[in-house]
Amino acid sequence: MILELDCGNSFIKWRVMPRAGGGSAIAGGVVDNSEELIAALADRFSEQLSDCRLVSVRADEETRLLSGALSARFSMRCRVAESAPMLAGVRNGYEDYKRLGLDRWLALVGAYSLTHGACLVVDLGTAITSDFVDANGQHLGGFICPGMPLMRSQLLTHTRRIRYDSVAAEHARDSLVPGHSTAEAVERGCSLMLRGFVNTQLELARQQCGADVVVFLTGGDAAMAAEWVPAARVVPDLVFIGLAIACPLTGE
Ligand SMILES: Nc1ncnc2c1ncn2[C@@H]1O[C@H](COP(=O)(O)OP(=O)(O)O)[C@@H](O)[C@H]1O
Ligand SMILES: CC(C)(COP(=O)(O)O)[C@@H](O)C(=O)NCCC(=O)O
Ligand SMILES: [K+]
Repeated sequence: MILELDCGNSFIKWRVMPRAGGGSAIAGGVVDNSEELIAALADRFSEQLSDCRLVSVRADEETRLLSGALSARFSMRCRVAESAPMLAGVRNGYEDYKRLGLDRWLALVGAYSLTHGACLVVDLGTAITSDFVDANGQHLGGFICPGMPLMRSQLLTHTRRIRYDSVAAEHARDSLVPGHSTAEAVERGCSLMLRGFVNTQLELARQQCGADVVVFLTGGDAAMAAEWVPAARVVPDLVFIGLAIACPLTGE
């Protein structure tokens, strides 16, 4: 069995796949840190994992420690995805290709592998990122802005009176009419910022890549954005699709 990991700034997404080259996931989850990950895996998979592949946007040292701990605990090989100027028909558009976040790169490669045509990828996690690729696989660049968790926490950190609990936040998200409480005002305000961003990306994508551009949404807050872009494809495992392309194992 193969362990796949997507280590974002907030969470580690993991899944266990039956073998190289496909099938559906046997198990998966979201954890905060490597200790939780090892605990989640140790119960069910302690003898069965042969390989691991992972992508990380965390510090190199943290990524090294994680892959070392996993290889040691489960006696498996661990491959870590690296930057590349070109992969599977996609050409990295950054001035310095190594600077493009690896999660962005792999999601883009994953999206292009599904369409072989122009795409826009919006990844809504700690940060929200967008990336454009044209029909020839040329990455046209992208944008980075704060995601929902960062928008909320900036308001909380830098004001004295913006305070509300998670239950109020949950209720506030039921609608987008002007808020009548702090929770509604903040949650709906941030949602509208997000909606404005996503709609602008869509317009830009049509200008840059043509009307046929396929829009992909991924990341923890993708479902929110899906409401506003009915034509978009919500693909939660887009980074994993790219990861399998970047780190093929024997038999793939
Ligand atoms: N079940 C969930 N667990 C954790 N976060 C979730 C969940 N559903 C939605 N989210 C949202 O997704 C965000 C994290 O998205 P994610 O793509 O995992 O971020 P990152 O890749 O930066 O770690 C959270 O801050 C939260 O807003
Ligand atoms: C933009 C990001 C912080 C997004 O990370 P995430 O929200 O997925 O945790 C990450 O892709 C990153 O660290 N990128 C490097 C900078 C860049 O892409 O230009
Ligand atoms: K992201």
